[in-house]
Amino acid sequence: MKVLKFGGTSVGSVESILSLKRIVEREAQRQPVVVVVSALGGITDQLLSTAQLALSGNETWKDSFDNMVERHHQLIDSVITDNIKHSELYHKVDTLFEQLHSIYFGVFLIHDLSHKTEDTIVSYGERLSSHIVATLVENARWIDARTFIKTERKHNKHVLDSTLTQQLVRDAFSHQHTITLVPGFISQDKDTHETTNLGRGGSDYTASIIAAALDADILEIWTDVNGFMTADPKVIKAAYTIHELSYIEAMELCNFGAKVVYPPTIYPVCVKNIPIQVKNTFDPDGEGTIIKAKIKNDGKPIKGISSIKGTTLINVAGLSMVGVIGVNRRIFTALANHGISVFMVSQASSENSTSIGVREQDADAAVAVLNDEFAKEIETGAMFPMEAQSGLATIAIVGENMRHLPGIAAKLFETLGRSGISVIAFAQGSSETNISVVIEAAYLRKALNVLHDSFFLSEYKVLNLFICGIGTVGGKLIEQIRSQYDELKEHSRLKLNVVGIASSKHAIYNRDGLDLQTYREELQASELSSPQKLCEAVIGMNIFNSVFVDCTASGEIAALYQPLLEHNISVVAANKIAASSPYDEYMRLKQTAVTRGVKFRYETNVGAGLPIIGTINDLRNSGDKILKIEAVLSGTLNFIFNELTADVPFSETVHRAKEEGYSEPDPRIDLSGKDVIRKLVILTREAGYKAEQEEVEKHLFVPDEYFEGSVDEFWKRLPQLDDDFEKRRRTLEQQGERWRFVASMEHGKMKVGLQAVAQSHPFYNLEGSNNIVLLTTERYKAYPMQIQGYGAGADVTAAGVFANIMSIANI
Ligand SMILES: NC(=O)C1=CN([C@@H]2O[C@H](COP(=O)(O)OP(=O)(O)OC[C@H]3O[C@@H](n4cnc5c(N)ncnc54)[C@H](OP(=O)(O)O)[C@@H]3O)[C@@H](O)[C@H]2O)C=CC1
Ligand SMILES: N[C@@H](CC=O)C(=O)O
Repeated sequence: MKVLKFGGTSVGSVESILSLKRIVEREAQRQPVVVVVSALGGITDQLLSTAQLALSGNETWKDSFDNMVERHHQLIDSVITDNIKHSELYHKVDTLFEQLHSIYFGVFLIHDLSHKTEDTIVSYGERLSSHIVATLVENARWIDARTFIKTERKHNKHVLDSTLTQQLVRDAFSHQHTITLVPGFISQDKDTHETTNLGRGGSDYTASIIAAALDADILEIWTDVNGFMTADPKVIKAAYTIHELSYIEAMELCNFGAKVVYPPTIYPVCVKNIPIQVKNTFDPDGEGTIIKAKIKNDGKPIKGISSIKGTTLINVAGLSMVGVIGVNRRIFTALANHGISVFMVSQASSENSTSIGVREQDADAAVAVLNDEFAKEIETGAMFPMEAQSGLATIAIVGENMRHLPGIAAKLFETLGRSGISVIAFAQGSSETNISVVIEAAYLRKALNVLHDSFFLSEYKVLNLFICGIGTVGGKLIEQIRSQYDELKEHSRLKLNVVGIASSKHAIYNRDGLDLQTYREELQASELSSPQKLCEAVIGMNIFNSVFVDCTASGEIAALYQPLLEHNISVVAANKIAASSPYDEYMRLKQTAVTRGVKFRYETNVGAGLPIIGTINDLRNSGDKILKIEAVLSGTLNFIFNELTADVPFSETVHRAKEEGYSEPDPRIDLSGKDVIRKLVILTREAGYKAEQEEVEKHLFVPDEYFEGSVDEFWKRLPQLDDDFEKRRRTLEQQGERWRFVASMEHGKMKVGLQAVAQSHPFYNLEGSNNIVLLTTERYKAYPMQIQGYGAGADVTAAGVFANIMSIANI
């Protein structure tokens, strides 16, 4: 025989209750079934809130009551078509509602709502729903659970009398019937015969008690989800159904917040080795989750992650605790005597403190109980008054494969640490099937996501990107991400989620990912932003695996790197300002990245997409020493000098460099040599020297006065330089030479300047906007290493930024 339990959503609508009917009647053709039902979804809460309204003398309790009557009537009208059954059912239901009305009226009149009355009120939910289902399902008999589910009073709580209940269940079901309908949740005190209940979610427990007592073949829990998920799908988009769980794993997961099954449900069937199948009423053919003793090994170290939000840690501490036997006994006995459950304990081996985790609602009572218990010790100073820390959350990673597998706790700590999440307390039992950590509740979402990712529970690794700047480089980067999105997801199992985009005036955010087709319109329609607002929003989103990508040329944006890195957000910069800022600031950024376990990458700062910074780092990491650098580092300047002809004047070449996307947003940065100076300083630092921009020796070619005033004035005055350039160009041509703006560094000494190079020079044939870098090192001495190629432009620069992002994904 089978026991099937249907939750509130499975009886709460016409669609679901008809699905229930089909499932039960189909099953009953194969074997006898016992069906346990919950109250209609939401009714238990409404029964209780109506009682509170009545208690407070608020007349609207009647509206709420009428609403419940209406909801039950409507359901009956929709699903019971037989006239006789319809009127019989109305009679039963209305009789129950009359009783309920009288109870509410009593509460309203005398302003009193005892636990006993509340338990009676709340029992009506299942009593009503079970009558509806018993009428709807063909040939079903109805039994009142209170005749066999018996409780007794312990520690001020109603607890099941298992022995008595087991016997009574067997008696009640001694005559087998094909379909028996039982209201879940409700029970009866074995001594006083008062109506009691098994706690919220108790219908699962009712079904489990019956299944165990009757030695059922299986217990089926029908609900509105597809089974146990690897994590809460509302928090983790990548969460998916776990098809098989051991009893221990299921117990660990539901004890720790996975609301699929009421925790006490597992034990009665587990000891009888009866499997539990969790299925979705709205997807009856779906696989669901099976919970049983022996399951297949999927090789994954953990099965799932669950969490409890309202956690309070109470620290019981004092020097008198060291080596004293019985302190913990007193803690737990005192709490137990007051019905307070402790769900986590962590004690340092020094024994001078014990941290206990309780639910937030029990915290005040727990502190009072413990202060009272240890009042004498506190008075003498042997112990400290209890310290409670609230606003916390507990996360548990669960899985039987963790047993005897080294490195799981290390990975847990490393993953949280890298995301800037501090572990406040930690517990692992010797069963090694659950490791629990307490963290600040504000970090819960981030922690769950990052753990889900790093323990390979997610199908994809997710990188969350904030892209700042949507001009030549940023715009192209977004295009590249959009076109590579599916490919990376499918073949590299990497999901690049763009969660924020900013221009100079606006910013938009969406933690589920922005639409990369329509982001410009969305930006335009969004509120005004500022660098400060942007920084607060990015940090405030507190999103896991996040990378801030700077495709601006703004100093204000570069100034955000420090706080971002300090909040464990990696930075990828096309913007050169930070890496060429004063040496101490640059070093601080690099060190912050190292200490926070995140990355600061800026490969495109020199040579756009060319692998120059990475190569220098690789050479140095392998023990080589950079002795000399000779380079052409400006795509714009090289382009200008290659474009310059008798027909194309200097000012025109500058316009063309801008149009091609080679120049800086402000082209004066290129023409003044500033861009090359920044690049040379960056290379010199990467080569291991302490370099500052002021130390660079400069030989420039545009008089300083052209850089004064606004950009518009600069464009207007630029043609004044054309004649002089043409004269110098002709002389150069006659000499068979070309201009190159050369940057060099030898043993830390830096120089930039315009040079006329002859045909024999390696820089002579450098085409278009290309860059070239010659690296003379201890190993590459006679023949320097040469890196050459496009040194500017949207496509290659965006690709270089993309490569930096991929290196952070580390796939
Ligand atoms: N072009 C190239 O070949 C290379 C460029 N780089 C670097 O890439 C960076 C971007 O260059 P490029 O794309 O050509 O420049 P663009 O001028 O085309 O784009 C700059 C973008 O930055 C945005 N922006 C400016 N200030 C802010 C701010 N305070 N907050 C948010 N966004 C801001 C602008 O917004 P709005 O749209 O509102 O104006 C614009 O979208 C520069 O630092 C450059 O040095 C590096 C290597 C090569
Ligand atoms: N303006 C720069 C762009 C790359 O850094 C250049 O011209 O090289």
